Amino acid sequence: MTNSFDKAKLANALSSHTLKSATRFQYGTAGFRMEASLLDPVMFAVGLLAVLRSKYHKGKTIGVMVTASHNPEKDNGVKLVEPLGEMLVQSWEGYATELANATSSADAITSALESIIAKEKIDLSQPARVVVARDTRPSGKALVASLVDGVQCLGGEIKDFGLFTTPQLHYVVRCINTAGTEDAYGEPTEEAYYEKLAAAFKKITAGYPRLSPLLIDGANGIGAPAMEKLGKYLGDSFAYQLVNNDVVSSGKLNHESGADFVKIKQTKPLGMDLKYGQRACSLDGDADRIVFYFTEEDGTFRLLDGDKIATLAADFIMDLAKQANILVQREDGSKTPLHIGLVQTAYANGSSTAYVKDTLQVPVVFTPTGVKHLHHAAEEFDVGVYFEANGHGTVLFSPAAIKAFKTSVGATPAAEKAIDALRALTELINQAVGDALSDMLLVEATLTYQQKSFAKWNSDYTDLPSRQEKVKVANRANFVPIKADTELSHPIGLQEKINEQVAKFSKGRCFVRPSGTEDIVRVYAEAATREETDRLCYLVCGLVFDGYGGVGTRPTTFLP
Ligand SMILES: CC(=O)N[C@H]1[C@@H](OP(=O)(O)O)O[C@H](CO)[C@@H](O)[C@@H]1O
Ligand SMILES: [Mg+2]
Repeated sequence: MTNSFDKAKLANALSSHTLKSATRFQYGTAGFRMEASLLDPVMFAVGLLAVLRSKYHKGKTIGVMVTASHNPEKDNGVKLVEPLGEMLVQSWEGYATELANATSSADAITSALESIIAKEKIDLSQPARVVVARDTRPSGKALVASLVDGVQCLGGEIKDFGLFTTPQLHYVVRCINTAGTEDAYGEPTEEAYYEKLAAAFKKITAGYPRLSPLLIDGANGIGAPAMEKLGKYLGDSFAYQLVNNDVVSSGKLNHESGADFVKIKQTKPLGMDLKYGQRACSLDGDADRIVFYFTEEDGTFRLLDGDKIATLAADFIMDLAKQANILVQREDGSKTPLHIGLVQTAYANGSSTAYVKDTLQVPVVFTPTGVKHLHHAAEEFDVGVYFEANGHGTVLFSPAAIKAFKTSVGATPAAEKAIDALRALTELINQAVGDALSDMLLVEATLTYQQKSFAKWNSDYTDLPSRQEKVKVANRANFVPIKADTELSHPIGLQEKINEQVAKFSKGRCFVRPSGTEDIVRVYAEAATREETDRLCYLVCGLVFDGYGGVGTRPTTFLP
């Protein structure tokens, strides 16, 4: 066991990355995220932490993704990925914050490192392996270089995969760490990723007529070139037309395009000519989110968001499991039907929750916002379907469920076909993390298998009108969410005022929570009609702004 490191080497390496401003860093919902020009010391600190995390896992490979997802192009960010492709454990988020803020001096960083090494009893004689990738942001390359300095000064090995989607980085991390085991996830290469998805998609859709071409909005980000490559592997099995694929021209990334824009504005992206009868989807800047949409004949925009993707997937998998009569081996020796569950957040549309519970008769679990929370809750089921309303999510299969699919023998040709489809779904769906390309193929495979149109899919249930707004406040830390983000415990008194407003509206629901990724609080509202929804939302925005620290000019939309 070694617990000492070369302090002179650390001090020397830090001297090129010293924090010079008064910025305070915080590892939040999606890692560190801010204006790219501030990130250099953070990247160096993350390099150090990745080495410690790898040594802690006895040399398992840790992933680092450099991206700011749907944020504007000038921003960037970084997040750490655990050996099986999950997000960094919460107990280490504090260490990330401490290290990043200790980059102001050699003494501070040395003592921060020593304290983590002691607390976590890290044996520095263990090897350390780190892999890194980045999205298309122009700032990414230099930030990776700062990370490399951090990794190397503590003697870690680093492999740079260059340009990747976030889910591709999670995929290779899981592949590397499961290689040679019975859970081997695949070859850790970009090509193998495309091959795996394309082969599974072809298996499920073989013999069915192809759907009409899908319009894909690449948000002018990494999803666009990745889609072009995936398209080559899919060949004739999938027809699509890519728009917003200009990753070179600066300033266009996510600009009035991408999944976040489409979800929040409930309109088609810039750069897409969406005609009646066409089907479309939008990826976000790092291709881990997707939403689908179409227009009615009268031009009405219809969004098929994460809630709709979750219900489509859960319904499909339940149907297949029923046809295949899948029974799962339990620890007590019994065999029982597949246990499917759905995980949502407070942002899920109320109609979707009612549909899942009442029509699909599937249990729903609610967690706070942020996929790491949903992911853990989904692991409790044989098949855990989790999606945030914004289109970020996936489906998890338990080892027992995968085993049941592998060993089941169909009693009829129809049952055999359903089993084959279930097996292929476990290959098609990214088990590590929500993945826009994998989710896109999941939706398209389901719709092809069921020969279902977007309109038919949309008619499963009717969304309640909803509105999401942001309020700029002096200190968002004053807002403390409880009950899976549906209520606030602080500031004292605000929740009662929100409740008073909600009670005035038919089917009213409204909650306020601080964002983990932006310096604002979010207000979400639902009610029976569009007018009532907007009124409820803007009344609560006004309440927050006027009584609880609103800053800047009061937006004219806020009520009363
Ligand atoms: C309402 C909303 O969409 N919130 C998003 C957003 O988090 P906030 O904490 O709300 O800023 O970014 C997260 C990371 O991408 C994502 O997981 C989450 O769903
Ligand atoms: Mg994203």
